[in-house]
Amino acid sequence: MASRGASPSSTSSTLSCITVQTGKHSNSRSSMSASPPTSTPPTSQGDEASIVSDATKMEPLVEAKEEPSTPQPQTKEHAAAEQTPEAPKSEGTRRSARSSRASVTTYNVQILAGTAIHTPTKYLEQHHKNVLHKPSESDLVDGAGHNSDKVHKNGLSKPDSEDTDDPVEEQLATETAQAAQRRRSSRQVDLRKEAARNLVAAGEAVAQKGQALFNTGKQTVQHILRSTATDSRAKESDKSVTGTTLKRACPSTAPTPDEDEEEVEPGKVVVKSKTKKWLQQGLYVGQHRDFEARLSETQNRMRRKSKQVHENKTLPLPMFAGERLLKTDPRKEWRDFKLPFDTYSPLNRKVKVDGWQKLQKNRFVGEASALWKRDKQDASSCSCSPEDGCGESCHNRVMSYECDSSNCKLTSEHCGNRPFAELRKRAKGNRYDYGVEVMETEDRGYGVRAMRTFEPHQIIVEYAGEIITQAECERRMRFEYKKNKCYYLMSFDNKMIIDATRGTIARFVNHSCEPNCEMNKLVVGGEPRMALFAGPRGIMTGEELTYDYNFDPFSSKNIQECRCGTESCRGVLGPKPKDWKKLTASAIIAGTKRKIQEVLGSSRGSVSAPNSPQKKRKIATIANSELTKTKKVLAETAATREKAEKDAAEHAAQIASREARASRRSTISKKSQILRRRTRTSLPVPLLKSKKQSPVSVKTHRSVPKPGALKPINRASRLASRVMKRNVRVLKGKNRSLPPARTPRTPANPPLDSSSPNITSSSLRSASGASKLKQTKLQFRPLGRDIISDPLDSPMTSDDDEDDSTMREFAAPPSRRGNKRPTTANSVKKTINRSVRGTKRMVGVAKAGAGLGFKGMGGLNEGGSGSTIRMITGADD
Ligand SMILES: C[S@@+](CC[C@H](N)C(=O)[O-])C[C@H]1O[C@@H](n2cnc3c(N)ncnc32)[C@H](O)[C@@H]1O
Repeated sequence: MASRGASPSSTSSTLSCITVQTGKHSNSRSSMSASPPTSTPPTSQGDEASIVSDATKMEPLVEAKEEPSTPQPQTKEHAAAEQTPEAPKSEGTRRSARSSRASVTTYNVQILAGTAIHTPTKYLEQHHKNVLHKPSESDLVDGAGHNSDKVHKNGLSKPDSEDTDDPVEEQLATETAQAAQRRRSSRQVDLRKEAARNLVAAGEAVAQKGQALFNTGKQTVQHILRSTATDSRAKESDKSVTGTTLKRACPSTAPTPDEDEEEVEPGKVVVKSKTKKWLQQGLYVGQHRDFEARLSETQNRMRRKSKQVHENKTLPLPMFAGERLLKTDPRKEWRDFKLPFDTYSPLNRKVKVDGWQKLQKNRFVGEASALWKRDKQDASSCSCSPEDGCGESCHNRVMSYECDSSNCKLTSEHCGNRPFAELRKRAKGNRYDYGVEVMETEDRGYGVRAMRTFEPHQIIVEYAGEIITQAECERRMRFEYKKNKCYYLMSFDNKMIIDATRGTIARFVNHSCEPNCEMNKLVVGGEPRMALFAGPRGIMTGEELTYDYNFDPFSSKNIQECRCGTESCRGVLGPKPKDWKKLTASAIIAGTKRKIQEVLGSSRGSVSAPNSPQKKRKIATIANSELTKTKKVLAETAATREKAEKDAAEHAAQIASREARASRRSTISKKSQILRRRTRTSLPVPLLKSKKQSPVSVKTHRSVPKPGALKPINRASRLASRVMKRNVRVLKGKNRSLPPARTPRTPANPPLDSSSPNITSSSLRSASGASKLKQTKLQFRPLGRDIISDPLDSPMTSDDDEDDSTMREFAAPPSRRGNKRPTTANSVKKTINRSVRGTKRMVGVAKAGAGLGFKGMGGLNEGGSGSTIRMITGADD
């Protein structure tokens, strides 16, 4: 135990378990020694001193006091209760302390070793303060009032120089401090752990509370939303309801979910929670992944519905969406795979069009509304089954009626004939959903391109604008749009016109001779509407949308060059050039008739005889002006024809010279082949190889006449080329009647027949015989008649001669008709009828009651060519 006593553990300040026998240490010596900075129990210390003995700095006081004191007997218990530690100061004291320690009954080794961790905190704190903590002021000043400058700056008491001469004590003090430090650290760790545990528990509790609060809040908000929606309707009629709403809005009065349902029920207003709207752009927007090209649109839709596949529309990959492009298509409707237009060449997103006033739906202007025959629309209904899905055989579809709840039993999910309803839905989406935008073209002004894909025959955009009468249309063209280059006029129903100058984006869709869209008209809810639909090939993202304008040029002035750039381009917007005359003539007929009708005031269709001199004069004036106009048109037509013929002549000349060259080449090669063959056969090989010898050998052979060999061929070729040259000269100069340049040479339209002496390889072949040359020469005659008919010499009707004379009379200047002007009613009528008849024959169309000068403007419900939807261009002459 003695060695143990010298050990650091003996310096433990934890005295609770230490019992020290102090009876033997009444000697004041012990009290003389400065108390080490430990709480080793003093062996002799008065009660007073013991009160302050817990501080090392009290040692001098103890020392001072103990000097005169007499040892007082102390019981073991008393000493322990007083707990007045006092460390020995000197070796003697130490020794005596050791000896006294011999009487110590128990030591808590753990405590002495500083490893006990369960020492009561209160006790520890009280005693550690003495050792470790920085002393408080009260500590620094001892009871005697002198400053404790012996306190070590790290908080440990520093023994006086006279007191610290004992290294053991010094060491003890240090060790005590270290032990205390260790205990403190371990205790701190414990405290931290405990604090952490507490924090976690507290956090969990808070989280639970928060969750509960959140749930309550959520219910409250939902309830408020519902009740607000319900009440807002009744707000105006019932103010008390508003009060209730406000009350309900208070979170504190949030009802339970059951209450919710009860309250929502009466109003039957259910506010749906908002769903996330995905931006549908990128590859294949609008294209369904599981689209099966073999099935119709409706069947596809049905299939999708039955499958209930949730389709990821964001960037579907070509492996899904492009499948139908790669598969064998039974309908042979192929499309090239294309990357979206702006993947590598981004375009300006928005083209701003000046002066375009948008209209989203048709609007009647002026008299149009009054004149619109609403009861004209016949009702149509279908009896399709859900399996049919209002497909190809749907009666409404066939009749160009859109299905709706009134004429179709199917629901909108099962019915496939509701394109305008689909469009309405789509229009609510974003612009990618809507799927079209204005673009700028290189040489055709603005155009429209797709920003998504469209299935074959899928609706794209409505053609809507102002619905105007023909009279209004004429007025606008004459005055308002006089200087315009583009017109946005479309023939419509009831002989009216949609003027999309103020209208939808569809007005910017350009013409193409090989279009990818179609303009169709449907009756929707009893009213006709027009829209652009995808063609049978469908539309890919980025494609420019086009349709065939089927342009009615209205006047030869307005025939426009087509720049669609397709292989089968007709060269002009509208019908083929040879149909121009038909159109202009029919326009003249219609115009003349209209004017005469106006003068006569008769009902449409018939021209009755004028019965007043005034009317007669008027009709005569009209007839004259119409004559002048007709002449003008004919002159224009002739000019156009001339131009076409000139082009054709140039083209023919090119062909002829090419063929001549080819024939010459073939003749020469044949000749040389024959010569070579002969040389080879007749001459020895070395001679043939010798350059010097070869001319001689040829000469030799030439001099040998062979009947029917070279001479006739030479002559024929020379003659043929002479004939060709002559033909070309004729074609270039005098003769203008040749086929148009772009007439395709198909089996159905052979370029030449036996009576057509144009220069071809066959004619050249026939020219190889001298006997046929004469025939070829004689057969040559102008071709123009066969291709482009002259209005003054029309071959279109069987009674050519009669028509010719009629036309000549009609078209000829008055002087040629003996300056006779029609003066009587009969003669006027005769003249008009004759001219009308003649013109009709000329153009080969007899469209009775064609109307007011617009061919095909009657729309779909009219007879004749009225079933054609046409764009209209230009003003009447
Ligand atoms: C209905 S607008 C079409 C939109 C027009 N490009 C624009 O910029 O407003 C019809 C006019 O466009 C032009 N156009 C349309 N397609 C054309 C084509 N294939 N070739 C030449 N011009 C065309 C013609 O000037 C025509 O009169």
